[in-house]
Amino acid sequence: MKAVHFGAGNIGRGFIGALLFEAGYETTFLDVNDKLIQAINDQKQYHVALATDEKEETLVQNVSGINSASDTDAAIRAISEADLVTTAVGPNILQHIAKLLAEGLRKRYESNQQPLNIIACENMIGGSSALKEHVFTYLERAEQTVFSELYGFPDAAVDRIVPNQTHEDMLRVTVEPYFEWVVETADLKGGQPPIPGIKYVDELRPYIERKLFTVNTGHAAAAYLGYLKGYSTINEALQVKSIRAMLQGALKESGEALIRTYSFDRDEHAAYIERIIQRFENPHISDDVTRVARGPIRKLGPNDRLIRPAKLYTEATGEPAGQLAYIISAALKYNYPNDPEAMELQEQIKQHGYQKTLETIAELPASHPLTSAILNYLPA
Ligand SMILES: NC(=O)c1ccc[n+]([C@@H]2O[C@H](COP(=O)([O-])OP(=O)(O)OC[C@H]3O[C@@H](n4cnc5c(N)ncnc54)[C@H](O)[C@@H]3O)[C@@H](O)[C@H]2O)c1
Ligand SMILES: O=P(O)(O)OC[C@@H](O)[C@@H](O)[C@H](O)[C@H](O)CO
Repeated sequence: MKAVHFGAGNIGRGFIGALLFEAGYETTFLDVNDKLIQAINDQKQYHVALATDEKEETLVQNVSGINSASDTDAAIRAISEADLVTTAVGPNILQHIAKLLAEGLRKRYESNQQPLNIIACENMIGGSSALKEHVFTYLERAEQTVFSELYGFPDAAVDRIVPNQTHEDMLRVTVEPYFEWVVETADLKGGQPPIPGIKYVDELRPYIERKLFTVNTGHAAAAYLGYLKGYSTINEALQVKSIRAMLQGALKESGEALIRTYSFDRDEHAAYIERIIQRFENPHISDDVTRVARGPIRKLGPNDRLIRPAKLYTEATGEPAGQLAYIISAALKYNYPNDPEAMELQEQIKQHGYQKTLETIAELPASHPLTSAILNYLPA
């Protein structure tokens, strides 16, 4: 079985690549980082180590790489021959891989009419559906009709903390032992890809929202509050009592929103939150606050980890989500100079002020009770 995976970064190598290998796939990584692709083709294997006392290792084999920016023909051919396509490139990059993917599907259709699934493994709601929309903009109407029948874009949720890597061997990845990969069955074509690590579900929404609004909401809280106070890692930030209390308060609010929306069991959700905080505190992982805080404009989007749970809470309880509002105010102050989105955010705030910026990027109108709760924490 052949898999093509876009994005040979942290989650690509450390999670998806490892699970594909264990399931028996031969994986071709497509990436625009030439050094990474060269290293994959030189070594033809890499190690994934667990962040535990025992540091258990898996040797991931049967891998190769293609520079999808410079060798598009080879990338298109690989897609045309694949049994499965996955991505972990970042939500904002999906639009940039769409043309190549469309050309790969077109070439594939010329030579065989076998079904194929394309699974976007990104931290976003409806990632594969969004990728499908981008891909379809490059197809003729007749192609869209045929490809809709043949090619599935099942939405997915992925959870495993993979920090930035600092090993001498650029392919080696250290990952937390926990992982969850959930795929919605509705748009699968030609049966379920035989990957033991995947949990197939009829409806993804509760899973992705529970993950995004607990793991990623909590992570964002630690990152933005930690950055403001000058801490470098998530672990350091969590040792500060006030940050920890804010994070717990924020997860109480997002938890209330989730429990009311999806009827989750209260005790089970409280235990889920505790397990996640323990994952953040894994002593074998050093996770930079700037990795977790990256892309603040995306993270302040209307359906992302801060605004959506805060809105859900406010609507469900009639009270503004005060703790989440404080974390949103911290995210609006994020000014890490090496993060282009942070710089863009600060520029927007400088030009238009906090309220207008919130209206533009978070789609929060001035009249929403959450808006005044957030603005209360910011300079006028
Ligand atoms: N790291 C984690 O803990 C984690 C966990 C769950 C989900 N995710 C999600 O996985 C995705 C990737 O995150 P990551 O941490 O692995 O990031 P990363 O930066 O380590 O990896 C992204 C990779 O995509 C490549 N890339 C960029 N543009 C490309 C293009 N046009 N074509 C092909 N490849 C391209 C980059 O060169 C890089 O190697 C994100 O959506 C993230 O939210 C990450
Ligand atoms: O990848 P992002 O930028 O959406 O979010 C940063 C982290 O919160 C994220 O990568 C987590 O480590 C991951 O989602 C854990 O499953």
